[in-house]
Amino acid sequence: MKKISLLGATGSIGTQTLDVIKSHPDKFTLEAISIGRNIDLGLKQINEYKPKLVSVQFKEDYDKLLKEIPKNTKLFYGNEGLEEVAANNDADILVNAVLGSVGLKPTLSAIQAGKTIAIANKETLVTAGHLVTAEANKFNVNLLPVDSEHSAIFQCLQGERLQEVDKLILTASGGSFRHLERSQLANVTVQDALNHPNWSMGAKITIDSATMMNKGLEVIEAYWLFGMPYEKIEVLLHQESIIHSMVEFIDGSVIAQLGTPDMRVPIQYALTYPNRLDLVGKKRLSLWEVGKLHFSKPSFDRYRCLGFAFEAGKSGGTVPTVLNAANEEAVSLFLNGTISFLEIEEAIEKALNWHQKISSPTLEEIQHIDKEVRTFVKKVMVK
Ligand SMILES: NC(=O)C1=CN([C@@H]2O[C@H](COP(=O)(O)OP(=O)(O)OC[C@H]3O[C@@H](n4cnc5c(N)ncnc54)[C@H](OP(=O)(O)O)[C@@H]3O)[C@@H](O)[C@H]2O)C=CC1
Ligand SMILES: CC(=O)[C@@H](O)[C@H](O)COP(=O)(O)O
Ligand SMILES: [Mn+2]
Repeated sequence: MKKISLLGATGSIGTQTLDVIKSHPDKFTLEAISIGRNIDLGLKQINEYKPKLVSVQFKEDYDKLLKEIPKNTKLFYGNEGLEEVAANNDADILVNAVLGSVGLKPTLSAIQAGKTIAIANKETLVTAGHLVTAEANKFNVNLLPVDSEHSAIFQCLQGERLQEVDKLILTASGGSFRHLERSQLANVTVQDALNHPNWSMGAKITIDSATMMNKGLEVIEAYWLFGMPYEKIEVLLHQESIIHSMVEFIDGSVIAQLGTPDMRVPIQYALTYPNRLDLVGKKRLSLWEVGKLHFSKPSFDRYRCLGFAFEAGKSGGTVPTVLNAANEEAVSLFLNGTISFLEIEEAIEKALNWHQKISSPTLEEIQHIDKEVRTFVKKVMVK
């Protein structure tokens, strides 16, 4: 029986992780969960899965839930609560499906507690990949990818040697505005931006897909997960999201991982690795039904955020921290109607130009810069 703790249980990845756990009650048990502000769904999850430990984001929800949850459930809140869920319980594996760089500290604590990490929370790797990978090496802990592209690459690499890899090819759908020219992006709405062509996901990552910052973050995520130089990481537009990513080897052979777009596949693979299990209710891939697959090269002029991310990754140090924090803040301002779609990249560009890089930042420096950049973005973007 594998014991699981889950950060971000009420989100898109969180709820799909619970589906996987529920479909294999003989294989998985849920030790601990964190909930953000969706207390109604969180309470249902507590009653159904009966985790021993729960954390909520806010004190007022903690006070409310104290009266409603089973007596033997330990309840916490805030950032300390995230750490309790990540590290201070009997789980063997942490699924980190929380949103944003708030996932960094709990990830480090879970690694120090010797937990295997199934990582969906890409912002954590982008903001401080050097700290996370160094700690994982030190504590001999596995970092298992959940992000579909990285799970695909991880699957393609099984039994292979990293020195024989020529390049990693990350596929990208192009997001909700892929049919539009750059000149048509000025007045697009939040509602249109949230309409991803292939995947149903949380709001932030759906906007990131539309700006292609998602792929940019994934390039940096791939750099840290697979130790591949940026020159050997490519992005390929592939509108069907059937090929989840590919690896090209030095002999020219290319291995790809395919499947219908369903995040339960990479989630379950991380939970069962190195084995596989049936996936209950899985829609099988039928290539004759799909008929054609399309590919093209992304333009860095059309998708400026992708260029920012490659540059930030290559620059290293605190630059990816700035990229991530500015993006998190700008997307949040776009989602609440404060700035326009194109102002997301404007905010990121301003923050990158303003920042003075630190080469090997500590955790405290990263946390400080993350906060400072968010304040900067609000100051320069909110009129
Ligand atoms: N969705 C997807 O298919 C994929 C997602 N990912 C990555 O997985 C991560 C999660 O994405 P997704 O599930 O889409 O996001 P969602 O917005 O759907 O879910 C985020 C989860 O984190 C919680 N949360 C958000 N902010 C905080 C906070 N400050 N403190 C505590 N809890 C918080 C939310 O709580 P609540 O809702 O209760 O407020 C929710 O449980 C992201 O890093 C994303 O990039 C990667 C690949 C695919
Ligand atoms: C499901 C998943 O892993 C997302 O990151 C997805 O890849 C988003 O799609 P695009 O960023 O390719 O639009
Ligand atoms: Mn992805």
